[in-house]
Amino acid sequence: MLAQVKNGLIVSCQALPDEPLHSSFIMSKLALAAFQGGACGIRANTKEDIVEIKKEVPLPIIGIVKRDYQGSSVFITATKKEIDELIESGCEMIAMDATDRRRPKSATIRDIIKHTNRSAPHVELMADIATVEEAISAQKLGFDCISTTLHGYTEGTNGKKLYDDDFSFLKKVIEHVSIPVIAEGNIVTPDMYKRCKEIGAFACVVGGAITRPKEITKRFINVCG
Ligand SMILES: CC(=O)N[C@H](C=O)[C@@H](O)[C@H](O)[C@H](O)COP(=O)(O)O
Repeated sequence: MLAQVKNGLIVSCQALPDEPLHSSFIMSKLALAAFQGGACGIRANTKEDIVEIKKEVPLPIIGIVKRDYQGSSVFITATKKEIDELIESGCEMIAMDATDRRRPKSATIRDIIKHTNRSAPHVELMADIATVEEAISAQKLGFDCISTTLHGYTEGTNGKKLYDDDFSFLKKVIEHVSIPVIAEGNIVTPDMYKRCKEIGAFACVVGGAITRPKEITKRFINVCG
């Protein structure tokens, strides 16, 4: 998948149960629109959505399963259960939380990677990280690439945005690892997308600014009602 998405735009097509567009059918149509618009890959949540999207577009998919567990704040592909669902979905790449937070069910990131490599050696692995240290650890653990999507969404990075200080976090991550770094999180304008590419992101994932119309509407309303 990495070779296919190099320098391109990956569109994240996700809607959780409490979001207005929650529907595998709708996600497949958003993916079709993204494909027709020139996207080179899709990021999607749940086996059901991925199966529907695969019927509609020929693009490689980064699969995740978001699931909340009691006692852990890790929610993106947290355990082997989610990995097995994603392998069944046929996605080309699996993204998982690779932060230093405790996982549910005493799962460890090492075990999860080993399990995935054994069950589906052809599937590439993306590490969703929030800090530079986590990116360095992810590279050591053997991940194929890094995504910055959790920067700003963990206890230690809460409120930070990827674009702060002209994407200084993205720059630091790129400086500290040699595996591909995919910029993801709060890229909301074409200019921001362009800047991430100038800085050296291997590819970019854009979600809400393309596929969450409620967020897009709010952005207009927040400017002047
Ligand atoms: C933190 C978290 O849960 N991120 C998720 C990861 O899959 C998605 O909800 C985001 O939409 C995706 O990362 C793209 O980001 P943005 O929608 O900001 O362009």
